[in-house]
Amino acid sequence: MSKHFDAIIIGAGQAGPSLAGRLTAAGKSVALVERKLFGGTCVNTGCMPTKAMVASAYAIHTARRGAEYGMAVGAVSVDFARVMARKEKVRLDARSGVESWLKGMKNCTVFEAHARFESPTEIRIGEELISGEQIFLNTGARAAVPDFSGVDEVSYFTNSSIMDLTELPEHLVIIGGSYIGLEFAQMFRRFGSKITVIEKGPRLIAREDPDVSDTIRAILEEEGIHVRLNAECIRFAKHEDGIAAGVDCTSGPPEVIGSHVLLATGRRPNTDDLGLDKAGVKTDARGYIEVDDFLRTNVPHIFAMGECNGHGAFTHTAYNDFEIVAADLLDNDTRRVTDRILAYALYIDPPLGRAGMTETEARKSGRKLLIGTRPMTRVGRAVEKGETQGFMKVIVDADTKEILGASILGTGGDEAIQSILDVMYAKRPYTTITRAVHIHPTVSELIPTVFGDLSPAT
Ligand SMILES: Cc1cc2nc3c(=O)[nH]c(=O)nc-3n(C[C@H](O)[C@H](O)[C@H](O)COP(=O)(O)OP(=O)(O)OC[C@H]3O[C@@H](n4cnc5c(N)ncnc54)[C@H](O)[C@@H]3O)c2cc1C
Ligand SMILES: NC(=O)c1ccc[n+]([C@@H]2O[C@H](COP(=O)([O-])OP(=O)(O)OC[C@H]3O[C@@H](n4cnc5c(N)ncnc54)[C@H](O)[C@@H]3O)[C@@H](O)[C@H]2O)c1
Repeated sequence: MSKHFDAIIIGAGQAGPSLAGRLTAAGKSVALVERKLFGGTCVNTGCMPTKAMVASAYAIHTARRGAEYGMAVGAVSVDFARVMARKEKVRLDARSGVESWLKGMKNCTVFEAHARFESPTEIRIGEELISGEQIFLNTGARAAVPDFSGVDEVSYFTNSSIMDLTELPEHLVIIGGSYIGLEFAQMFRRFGSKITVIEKGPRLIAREDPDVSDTIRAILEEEGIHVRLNAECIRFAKHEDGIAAGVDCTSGPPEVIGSHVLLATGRRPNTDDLGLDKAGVKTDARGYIEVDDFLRTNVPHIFAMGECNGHGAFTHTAYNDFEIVAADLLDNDTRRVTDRILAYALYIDPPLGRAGMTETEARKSGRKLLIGTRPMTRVGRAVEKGETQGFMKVIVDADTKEILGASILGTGGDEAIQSILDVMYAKRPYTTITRAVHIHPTVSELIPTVFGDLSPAT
């Protein structure tokens, strides 16, 4: 006989643990199943360790620029082992925090094994079978490994395995010029590696507007990062000096010889080994679980939260999925996925903060637009800090005064963007911001100015 629970949660990522907390507090019996590391991607191989490493890279970079600020530090050397040890402490503390929280949670039974559907209500965990009234999937995603020719003949890193690196790569070749590729590129360059980013598209981080992409490329190239675009037919072979990556680009040498390779070419959902067919849960062509606005799958008692549902690949979107499910099931409060405004940051230095539409998307929408831009060289706070790379751009609907989107590529851009986002959530016109008095000296104080200086899009 299977042990029965009110709820089964599969995956201890960004949504599952918080939902376990709410369900148990509401008096429900909960089984939570995690097959690997408590805290999932963000805590163990994603946001937290990478942002800890980005912080080390920033400190090293600033120390190298020390003389500009009046610091006499001499030559800066990098202790890579300490960089990795610092990162390790950050992720281990966070992982053990989630683990002890769950294991100490009243009414929550934690299983540490792979979970797989046996039927729409039953989950197999090794030898054991458990059943649940409701089942919540929070199984996340993993690095996609494209079937590049020769990829199995060389050793390569993904965002997970690179966390265990013990020696600084002499020349790290990064395949993929988007979030993961660019964050690792800049941090390892600052640690002292030679870096080549190989991207198959015609520009870096192609979801962004061309002016954002081009400025990011210039920032990275200024630090000595080599960028190869339009790379078709990427292939790998062993080489006496490491690994040869065949590039077949339209220009530049046809091969890049590196000591190590990092694959950063996107993610695939952890749904192929869940036995979803036995539960009758539908996925799309890419394996993402199909859900409605309330995160219910086509099987009414089964829900999917976080990256496995394809409606966001960020920690805040996974956590918001938990909030939506908890509000709808426990608080009699209607929250929907479509209430969410797209927002994220890219943690290169300076960071890119993003909210809503890009200019390209806004133009495609056919609306009449007003656009405001301001270089960070004209932001006092950036000048004072000596960090003037980048620019701000805001996009407004000329007829309704609604803010459609914003990009802040510049120092503090990841924080400053949030004030724009809040006005977008409040559904207030951009004039709410032009009438606000912001604190001096901050990056945010120029946001009213940039909205006060809009021009019609040509
Ligand atoms: C290098 C990197 C940097 C990132 N940086 C950021 C950032 O700065 N900001 C940001 O917002 N996002 C960032 N992200 C994205 C963010 O980490 C993810 O979007 C987020 O962690 C997804 O959370 P989740 O809850 O959907 O899944 P996950 O956190 O991946 O959790 C899923 C869990 O389910 C478990 N699991 C899977 N299948 C089973 C099964 N069958 N049985 C039992 N357990 C199972 C897994 O072991 C895992 O623990 C980054 C990602 C990467 C890779
Ligand atoms: N700061 C953040 O919030 C942050 C940081 C890192 C990762 N993430 C999340 O992780 C997810 C995955 O990031 P990612 O950068 O791996 O994926 P991505 O999907 O954003 O980008 C993959 C890149 O690889 C390129 N690519 C794909 N196939 C290729 C091939 N065969 N050869 C060469 N280039 C190829 C694509 O053109 C694209 O530029 C993101 O969607 C993001 O949500 C977020």
